[in-house]
Amino acid sequence: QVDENHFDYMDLFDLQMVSNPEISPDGNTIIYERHQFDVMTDRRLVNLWQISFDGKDHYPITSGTKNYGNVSWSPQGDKFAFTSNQDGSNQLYVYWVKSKTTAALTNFTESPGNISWSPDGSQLLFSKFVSELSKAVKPGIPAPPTGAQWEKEADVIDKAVYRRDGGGYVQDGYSHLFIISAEGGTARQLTSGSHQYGSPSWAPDGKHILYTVNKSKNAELDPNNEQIFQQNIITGEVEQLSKERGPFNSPKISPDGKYIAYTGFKDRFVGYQLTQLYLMDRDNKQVEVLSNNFTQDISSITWSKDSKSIYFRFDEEGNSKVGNIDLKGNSTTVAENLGSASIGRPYGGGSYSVSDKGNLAFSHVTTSTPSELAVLGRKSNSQPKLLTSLNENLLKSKKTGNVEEFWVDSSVDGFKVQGWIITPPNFDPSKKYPMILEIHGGPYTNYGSRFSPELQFIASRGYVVVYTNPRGSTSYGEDFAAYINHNYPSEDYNDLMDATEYVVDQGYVDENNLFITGGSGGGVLTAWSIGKTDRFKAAVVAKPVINWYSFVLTADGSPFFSKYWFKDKPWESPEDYLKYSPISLVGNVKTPTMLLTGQEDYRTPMSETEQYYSALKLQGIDAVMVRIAGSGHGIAGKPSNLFRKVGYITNWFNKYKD
Ligand SMILES: CSCC[C@H](NC=O)C(=O)N[C@@H](CC(C)C)C(=O)N[C@@H](Cc1ccccc1)C(=O)O
Repeated sequence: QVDENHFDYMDLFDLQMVSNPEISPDGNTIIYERHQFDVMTDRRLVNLWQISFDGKDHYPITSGTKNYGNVSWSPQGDKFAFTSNQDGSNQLYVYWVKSKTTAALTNFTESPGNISWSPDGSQLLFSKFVSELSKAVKPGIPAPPTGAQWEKEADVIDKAVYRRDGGGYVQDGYSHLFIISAEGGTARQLTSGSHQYGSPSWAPDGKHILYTVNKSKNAELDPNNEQIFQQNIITGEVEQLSKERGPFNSPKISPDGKYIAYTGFKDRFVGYQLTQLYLMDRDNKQVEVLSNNFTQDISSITWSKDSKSIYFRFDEEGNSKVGNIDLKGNSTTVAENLGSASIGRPYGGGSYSVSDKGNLAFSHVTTSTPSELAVLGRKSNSQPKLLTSLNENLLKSKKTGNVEEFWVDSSVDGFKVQGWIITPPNFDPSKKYPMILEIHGGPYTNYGSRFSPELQFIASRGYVVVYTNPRGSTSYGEDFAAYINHNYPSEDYNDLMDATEYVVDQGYVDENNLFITGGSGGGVLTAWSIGKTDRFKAAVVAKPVINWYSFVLTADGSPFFSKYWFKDKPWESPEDYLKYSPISLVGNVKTPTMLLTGQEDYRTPMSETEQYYSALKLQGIDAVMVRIAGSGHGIAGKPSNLFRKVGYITNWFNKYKD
């Protein structure tokens, strides 16, 4: 069915993608992660490669079927730390540049992460899970006779968040901070108590560290209240630096030691607020919002070596970028088209790293190329240069669908809605094609000008694929995203229909063969749409929320969703929960509908899918439920499950296509 020259499933195993480049302090060398997928084990493999800034010297640091990541250069650039499972479980390693040798620093039972070098390069600060004895009640039943085969002990749960999507059932314990010498030895635990510590970083004096922790009495029921703390690692003295209600994150001290930059917002307890950049004067503890004139969310902050500006990551109109802001709040865009090593849908992502002199390395995508390594010199007129072309041969031999951007005026108000159309390989505009509207989740995130194997596989099957950023999406400023706070779904539905109308008007879409799908928040909007219109011939509702009342009581983020996405608890305002639930519209549905969800999805649990499936069946609607084995919320995590997702969706639509 798919032309052999078109990009298809098995080509995924030939793709190689760049991620998390880390540039050395002198700017001469970049270590980057190279991601690919192993056809035999159905999983992602990650190795480390080294390349010079001029692209001339390029060689592997590691190879094989183990995973490597979290690269962090020492400030002197003579060594770098990384984590790997090369010897079994995930441990912390150091690679010495001069001798080209590696040593494992740790032999823990739990994985270390969040690595940060001391300013003199002698110690590493990191986080690690520390288990705690369960306080849950035990029943005290008799011991089984020797040799008897009794059932195993019951699981007893006493936490509000007792399972996490992708992580399984939560163990008793907390993430704590440790230091260890770069030459190995015993690690020293710096933090204690029943709190989750994160975002560790060093002060230039080497005596203080910064971190975030939510020290609310019952942090589980009070999510989003991370505050910035400073700790003297010699005396143990701790000081809380941020004072207002958080969340505040990623504190970084300027190299001259005068300021602390961090991200966050003063919480208004709604689904979306703009994440801003804060600047604290370390002497008088005065705080200002540095990004007051900046309209997008700020993340991944890095001080420039001269302490005069801060680099950051942001998304703008579906494009992930690097910005730079000076201490007066003047910002510029430094690099564009950052992208991740995802094989799923075109969500944002990507990372950058900046050297002491201001040379930049970043992971770069376009709508037609997976993530490659790009660099940018420090001079203001420098142009980005691609250092890798890992997929050139593959993409020369396999045709992908062309991706075109469009904008449409909202039929509701003054908003403009951005979207993209993928036309199948060998597209002929004089013909008529079936069309699939593919809707993103989040809902506070964005699709964009990014290569998406998942959507390309669908286009290779002869469909025009349309994806958009309806209101609620990020990267268009706070008003656009916050429109759906306590109001989701609502006019985002109209935005989706406006985009559909726009594409139909282009003339190459068969109006009798329109299909609709989306996952998670996109599943919400798909189920919502078929409750409002019969214009789609068939639908696939993937991993949806169908009933907000049951969702907020079964999802892994129960305290968060019930507090931030609704004004009251479900039993306080059941009518509010029902009003925004697709189940409230199921009585209108006539569209044949497939449901498709991971068996171990703890974000949008299978019970949501089951409710909708039964409601459709009870009405005699053609419905089918696909339960993906070995999958949580991220179905595209394993290549075979991504293929299944695309295969089930397109086969369902093929069944109803004229
Ligand atoms: C602070 S938690 C916010 C919810 C989270 N947002 C991330 O984008 C999320 O999981 N959203 C779900 C819907 C919600 C449970 C009703 C969602 O739509 N997920 C999307 C986006 C996503 C992409 C990658 C990883 C996580 C989420 C999806 O699965 O496509």
